[in-house]
Amino acid sequence: MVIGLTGGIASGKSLVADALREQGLPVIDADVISREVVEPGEPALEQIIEHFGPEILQFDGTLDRKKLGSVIFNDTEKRQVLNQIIHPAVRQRMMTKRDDLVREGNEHVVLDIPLLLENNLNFLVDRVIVVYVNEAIQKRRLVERDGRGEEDAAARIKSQMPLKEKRDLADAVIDNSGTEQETKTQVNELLHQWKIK
Ligand SMILES: CC(C)(COP(=O)(O)OP(=O)(O)OC[C@H]1O[C@@H](n2cnc3c(N)ncnc32)[C@H](O)[C@@H]1O)[C@@H](O)C(=O)NCCC(=O)NCCS
Ligand SMILES: Nc1ncnc2c1ncn2[C@@H]1O[C@H](COP(=O)(O)OP(=O)(O)OP(=O)(O)O)[C@@H](O)[C@H]1O
Repeated sequence: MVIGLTGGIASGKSLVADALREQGLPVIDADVISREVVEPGEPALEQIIEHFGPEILQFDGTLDRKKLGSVIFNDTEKRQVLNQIIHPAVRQRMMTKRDDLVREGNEHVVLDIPLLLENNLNFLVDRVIVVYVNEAIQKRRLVERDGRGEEDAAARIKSQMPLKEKRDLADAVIDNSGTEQETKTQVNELLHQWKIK
């Protein structure tokens, strides 16, 4: 079974991904792959320079993620331009990794994709888990984790489908409003219910 793990920014996907790994399931992380595809020499980085200008690089030639983030989370059109450059490369690499893991004999594989529902990627997976928290908790945890302030956090949250809507599209919802242990317990119960563990 291919399980899609999604949620919103700072809703707790990494926590749930760790819980799934602890249960022996391999997890492919779209955020990690989206960093790989913009490394120096990658075609996606060349395209980013074409569209956003060479000032989007740091002195060492790597992508200035802070600068690009402050552009795309405040401008829908520029975000779409970036998405059109990065997402096909990420999708391609995720599918290759998924196929490798299946070929190696893994019965279940998890794809951790923050924008799975925004980008209609349900066809890549058999079931969807949404990690849910309400917007107040989401914003508080994001501000605390990234330290970029309330305004930045609000812009990032607004750039995604509201978690309330994602919840309605899930096969299973993990509520991450409580303690980390409570969340891990829900994950273990779900794996049991789905007869994976
Ligand atoms: C703009 C970038 C350089 C900012 O980098 P930064 O290190 O600050 O953030 P990071 O990549 O760790 O992403 C953190 C979270 O932001 C959210 N996010 C990232 N990109 C987007 C996007 N295009 N639209 C909506 N939310 C996004 C996701 O929830 C993600 O988990 C980076 O987010 C990026 O390259 N985004 C485009 C690729 C993308 O869509 N990634 C997300 C899933 S593939
Ligand atoms: N149950 C919890 N109780 C308290 N803090 C939590 C809980 N779950 C997650 N956090 C904290 O909230 C922040 C966001 O969690 P996490 O990084 O797992 O979210 P994410 O969905 O993976 O985020 P992103 O989409 O940005 O990668 C982290 O700082 C994490 O330590």
